[in-house]
Amino acid sequence: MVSSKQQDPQQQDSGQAEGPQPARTLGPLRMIFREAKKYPLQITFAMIALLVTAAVMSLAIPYALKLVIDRGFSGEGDINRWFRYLFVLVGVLGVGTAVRFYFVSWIGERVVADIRRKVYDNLLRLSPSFFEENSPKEISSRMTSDTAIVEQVVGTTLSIALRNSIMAVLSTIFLFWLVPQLAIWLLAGIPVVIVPIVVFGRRLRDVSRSSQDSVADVGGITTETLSAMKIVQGFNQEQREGQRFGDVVEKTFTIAKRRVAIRAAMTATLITLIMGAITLLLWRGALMVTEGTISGGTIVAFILAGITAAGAYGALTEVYGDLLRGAGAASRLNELLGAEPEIGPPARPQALPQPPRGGLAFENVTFSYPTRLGEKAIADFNLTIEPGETVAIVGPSGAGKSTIFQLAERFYDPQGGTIKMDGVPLRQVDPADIRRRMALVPQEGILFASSARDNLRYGAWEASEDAIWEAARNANAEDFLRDLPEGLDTFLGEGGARLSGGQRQRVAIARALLRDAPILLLDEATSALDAESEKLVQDALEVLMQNRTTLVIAHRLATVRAADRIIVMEAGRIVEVGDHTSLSSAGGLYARLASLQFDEQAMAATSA
Ligand SMILES: Nc1ncnc2c1ncn2[C@@H]1O[C@H](COP(=O)(O)OP(=O)(O)OP(=O)(O)O)[C@@H](O)[C@H]1O
Repeated sequence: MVSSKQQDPQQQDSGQAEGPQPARTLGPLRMIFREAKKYPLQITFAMIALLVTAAVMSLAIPYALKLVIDRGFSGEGDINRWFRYLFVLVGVLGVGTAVRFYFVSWIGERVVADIRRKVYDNLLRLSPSFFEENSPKEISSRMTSDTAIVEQVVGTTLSIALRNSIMAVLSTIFLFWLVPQLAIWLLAGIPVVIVPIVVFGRRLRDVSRSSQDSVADVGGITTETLSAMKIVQGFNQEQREGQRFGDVVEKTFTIAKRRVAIRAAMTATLITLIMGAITLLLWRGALMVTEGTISGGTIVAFILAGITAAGAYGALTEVYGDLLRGAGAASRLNELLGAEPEIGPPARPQALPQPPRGGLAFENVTFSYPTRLGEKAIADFNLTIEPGETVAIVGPSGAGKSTIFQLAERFYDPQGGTIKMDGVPLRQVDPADIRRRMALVPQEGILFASSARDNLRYGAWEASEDAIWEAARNANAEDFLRDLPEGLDTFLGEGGARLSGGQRQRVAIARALLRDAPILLLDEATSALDAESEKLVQDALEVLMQNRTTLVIAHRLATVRAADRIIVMEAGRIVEVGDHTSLSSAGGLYARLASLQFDEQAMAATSA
């Protein structure tokens, strides 16, 4: 029979204007076979069900009808008997279709689940530079919409393709077996029907696409105007906005009219051609029946099988485009699967000395971000941080402070110079080993949408309950954590939204305490906290910095005062080194920055 895709004009009409570009070949679909191969049992069931239902549709039912008419009507035997057979076939078709649907969809969903997991696992390995070139939004769209297209290919399109290929072959053989003279006519007629379907179909798709675009414009204008209603009314622009909206609505109508006209012409052509062809066949068949060349049952079976064959060929022309679209989606997923991290462990990684001392050294480091190779983010950077030392980095925005952190964690390798941890060049060490010896406290204590407990032990999953509370106590987080409705099991909301800014920072500090790493990378928050909260955070930080090498991007007077050394950066270089007192009196960049930034803090502190 005609595939469901063709029967449903809406689907053909509105569908698939968006999504990835179709591929040029079906090659990328190999990925799907690679994944599906792992489930031979389900494939076997699906294939058996596919074969059985195709054979019932294209051979058994038309043949049974022939028998009903030829034998049943001629009085040979009992007509009920033939109908009983027909009912059995209908039953087999029903069950077979359900089994086929279940297993084919099962394979589709399973393959997509596997691909999603594989892609995600690979994403987790990739270096930050990958996410600069490929936006997270784009990647998550690949994870959802591209995988949905692949699912559609496995769960529907491939099944339609296979089913219709089998039906086309079986019906064609059957037709030739029934009445060869008529079969030749029929086969010759199929292209006459298919060509207009393809031609009209293409035009319809183009018009549908612009129709969807103009509907999107209607939505766009509505949101824009409604959200700026006060401006529209305040500037007396109601009439103009009404006019602008009216223009877009009318454009939508004009395009819709074109679409409807094409669809009407297509329907007229197809009905005339298909019904005409059937009538023609019936006519010739009827003549043959009256001549006694064939039986009445044969002509009925022939028409039925003919419709099945034509539908199958029609469906096959349709699915090719869908398969190419699926191949486009698969190739985009393949890119994500095949992406290799730029930074990885060397062939023979060197072990870091045990026990860790916490020394960190930058020797003549020069670095440009991969997306901006022409610009040096760090230049001739020399800094040796002794174990246990606290070094504060200060500098104007864009000076390269965060970049130093990124290099220390080996998210990037510098183009020139060497960075060493306890005397071992980072390039020779597995990045995982480097990061195991570091704890990062980011500017905005970044938390996950999970429980307080999981946020605290992120990076130290085996921490005991006592250890978690001790860290919380030392980070001045104990009181508010104890007050949470379900204690440590309380869900903190998206990004920890159910805590205040200062509380989030203290959770992040407790998390770093639990991580208990010898080197601490601390990016002080710039956002102002109230004086009390500020003091709690500052005290927590002091505990955290004890007995650790600390590199801190400093924004607070208390921090720079407490630091053993302050380095002042500008345009990727160190321009001054010293302590707060010496640098303040030197009258350089630090003195300027300090008077701007720290005076305000001092004023805030005294007025609080
Ligand atoms: N991922 C990146 N890709 C390309 N360039 C970057 C990237 N991150 C930072 N840069 C550039 O490198 C330079 C140093 O940036 P960095 O973030 O280290 O400065 P910063 O001193 O930490 O600034 P801020 O105080 O504003 O955070 C800037 O010119 C910045 O535009």
